[in-house]
Amino acid sequence: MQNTENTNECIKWIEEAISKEYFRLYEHKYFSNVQRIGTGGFGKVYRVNWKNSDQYLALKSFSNVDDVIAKEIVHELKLQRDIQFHNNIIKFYGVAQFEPEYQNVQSKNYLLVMEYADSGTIKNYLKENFNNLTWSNKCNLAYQLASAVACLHNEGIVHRDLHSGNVLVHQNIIKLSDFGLSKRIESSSNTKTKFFGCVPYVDPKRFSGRNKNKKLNEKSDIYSVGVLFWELSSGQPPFATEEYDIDLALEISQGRREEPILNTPENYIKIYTECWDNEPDNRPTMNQVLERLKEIITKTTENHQPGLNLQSTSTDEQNFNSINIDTSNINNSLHGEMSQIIENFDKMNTKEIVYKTLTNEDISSEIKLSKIVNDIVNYIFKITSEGKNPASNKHILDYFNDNNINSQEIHDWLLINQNNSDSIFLLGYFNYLGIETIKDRKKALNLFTKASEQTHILAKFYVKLINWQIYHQSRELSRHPKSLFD
Ligand SMILES: Nc1ncnc2c1ncn2[C@@H]1O[C@H](COP(=O)(O)OP(=O)(O)OP(=O)(O)O)[C@@H](O)[C@H]1O
Repeated sequence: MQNTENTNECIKWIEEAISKEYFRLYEHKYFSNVQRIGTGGFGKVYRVNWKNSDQYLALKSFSNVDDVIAKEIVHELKLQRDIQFHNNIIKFYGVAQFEPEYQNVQSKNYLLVMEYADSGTIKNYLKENFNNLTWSNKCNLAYQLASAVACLHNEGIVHRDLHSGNVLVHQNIIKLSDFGLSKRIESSSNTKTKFFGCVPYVDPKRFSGRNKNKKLNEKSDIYSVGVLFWELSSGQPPFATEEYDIDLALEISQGRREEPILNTPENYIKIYTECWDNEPDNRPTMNQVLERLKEIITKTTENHQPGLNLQSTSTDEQNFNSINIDTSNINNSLHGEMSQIIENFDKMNTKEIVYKTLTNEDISSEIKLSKIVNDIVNYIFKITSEGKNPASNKHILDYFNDNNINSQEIHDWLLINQNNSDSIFLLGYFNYLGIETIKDRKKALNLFTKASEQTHILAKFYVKLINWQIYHQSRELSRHPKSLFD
């Protein structure tokens, strides 16, 4: 959370959701043996035992979110009820409120209570198990992933952040995670960091910042699925030996893709290459992908390769390595509680929370301005990567004109809103080009440096650019000292 006020606001929303029984609140006593297992974009992740059984659950803290995002998370979690029972989608059970790392400390922070995936991310799973996987297994994993994404799409939900760190595996079964949340978190301060952190999975159309309509967003998921299918065939993340940076983003947007792995079935290659087609309209839908995978799997089975069965609708107890654990008690009890919560959902006006947010003038104008700032930065990213002169203000002024953006208003807002790297960068950019202020390269450099310390890629570029300009000017001056007086 960004400050105490936001923290209180966020807590208020969650408490309201609990009091209206949108979520079940689990008391501390339900959990034992808390172990930290990871840290993500919006907090830490813990593994706990349910009561004193052997059953694990995952608890996810969300301490790095502001109140606007928290409210949206509340809304998104309500939407998830329609897909809770898909076997390839991680289940959300409710929230808990305690401090996992310190006993007896009263905590106001909430934790999401979720299904635990024992192999962690698919990236990790492939690292540890790839050599033991047959083609049947890989196709099966691909099918499960496609099935989870198709389920989201059929419910009108777009994941928008599919990569091998968001796809989890439990008992060899795919468990898709972080949908809904990820697209909200994306609007928080570290957008560019996240963006570049998984650049090979991102639809290249998004590099141009033009993915505004829903259809394109669904097609963007399909692009990422294509890359994940390749990853399933190789066992490694794409471009694993290269830095995920602006250069790679540019090469991908110019058509660069990973090479097929030797012995991959032709029809499997065909599916993922169509999925990662540069042109979204040429990509198949997720339902079409499912159909085609089903064909591959059925054919392989007809060719007497035992062990290939479609698992997306099967239960957790079935999996291709036949590892059986008795989860019946805990699952029944949690599912029982879950159906209770769902019953409660249905009695409520689920639209209430989000609409309340949007009618609040202050918040919506804040959202509007931070969205405009985000769009401007995306546009600067686009023109910079297209090689347009970064020291010219022509393109950005045209952009302001074309989009009816009042640059004075943006500048004034930036002066008092320097709480994320995009805003810091943009104020630097205004100073660099002398927009709504006098040109001040020193001030611009300071701001770019500050933003680049928060791993803002574009700011890094401008720091380099200014340093390069200073270097060349000083060389020029030493060669022609007279020019000092020109
Ligand atoms: N339900 C879960 N079961 C088991 N491990 C999990 C679970 N959820 C998360 N993890 C582990 O915790 C790590 C952090 O997860 P988290 O989803 O918070 O972050 P992320 O995916 O890396 O980033 P972001 O929050 O920005 O999507 C993951 O990489 C994974 O190893």
